[in-house]
Amino acid sequence: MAHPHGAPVSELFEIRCTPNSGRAVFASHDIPADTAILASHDLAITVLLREYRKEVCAYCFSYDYGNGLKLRESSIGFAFCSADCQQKWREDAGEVGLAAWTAVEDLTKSRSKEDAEMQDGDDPRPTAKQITQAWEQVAKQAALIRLARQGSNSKRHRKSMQAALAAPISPDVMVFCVSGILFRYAKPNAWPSVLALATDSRPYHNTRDLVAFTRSYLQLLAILPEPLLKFTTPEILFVLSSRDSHNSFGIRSLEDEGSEFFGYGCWPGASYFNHSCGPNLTKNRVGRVWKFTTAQDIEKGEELCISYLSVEERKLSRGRRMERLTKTWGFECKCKRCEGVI
Ligand SMILES: C[S@@+](CC[C@H](N)C(=O)[O-])C[C@H]1O[C@@H](n2cnc3c(N)ncnc32)[C@H](O)[C@@H]1O
Repeated sequence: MAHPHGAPVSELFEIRCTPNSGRAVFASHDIPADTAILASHDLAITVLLREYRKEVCAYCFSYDYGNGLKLRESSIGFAFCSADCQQKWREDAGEVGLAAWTAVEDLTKSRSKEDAEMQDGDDPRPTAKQITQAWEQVAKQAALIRLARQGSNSKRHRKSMQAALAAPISPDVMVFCVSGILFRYAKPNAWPSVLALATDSRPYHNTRDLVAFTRSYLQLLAILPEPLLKFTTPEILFVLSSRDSHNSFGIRSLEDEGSEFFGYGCWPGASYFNHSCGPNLTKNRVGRVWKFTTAQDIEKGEELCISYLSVEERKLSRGRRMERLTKTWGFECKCKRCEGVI
């Protein structure tokens, strides 16, 4: 197997295919407990949920027990724990990023209540055919908006743009899309590391989720700075959802066993560890970095696994664990514990 683009390279482990659970990470040597095996710095896409934006630093995700952060930038709608984080965030975003976040904030700030309309329902995940149809349905309006952005004064083109902007908005979906579009724009050499990740061909939770994406697409076409428009396409937005779906890490509070869910992000280099209900690695987030450490002595050839479930969830019966993994992650767990090997 060719080494996947963006996958980590280490003396301690290698990445290989498994018969039933895609690619996985295997120890190349005996590794003692408490060995730091990987620090993943490559945050590619991130969403800080709107409700946490005043309390969680947009750069390092630090949180002060619900106290608002003092360094707020109302034009972009984010807050920071220090001038250093603010500066680093600004450097990362660049001029185009700043303009993009300002445009998104201008659109969203008076309309945040609409977020509630877009929450999860019980309807099934759209099929591949339904997904294709949904994107095809907005293609004509997208083309008209693009013409309006190119300076057309045609009433029809302008009206298409106004209609998109008047439609309900989904701020968290929009933030996800902008974060991914900016990554694609600013780091073209790292894009293959996103493409290389395990793919979910049905990444939208339900029809409303899919509609939130197609609407956000049209809205972003209407407001994003010109250099981003060629990356604002159904293809790129679908890649972002299809890769994020099976690879994102929750960004949670570090105290209180992570009870607060601030958002999520995609770190491609950290995305090759499979799940086990009895993991032999621990994972810890330190600011924007995920660190992986052996939780026990490991023998050469053993698979290195993290857990996608919380400590509490791991105490559940096999059936209940399977239910959670199938619902959230879309796979039937083949770990040693579920297969009765340990
Ligand atoms: C973050 S990726 C892990 C790397 C992935 N196997 C790959 O080839 O890129 C998560 C996906 O790996 C597979 N996977 C992870 N743990 C698994 C397990 N215990 N049993 C079966 N499949 C698993 C599932 O397809 C899941 O959606």
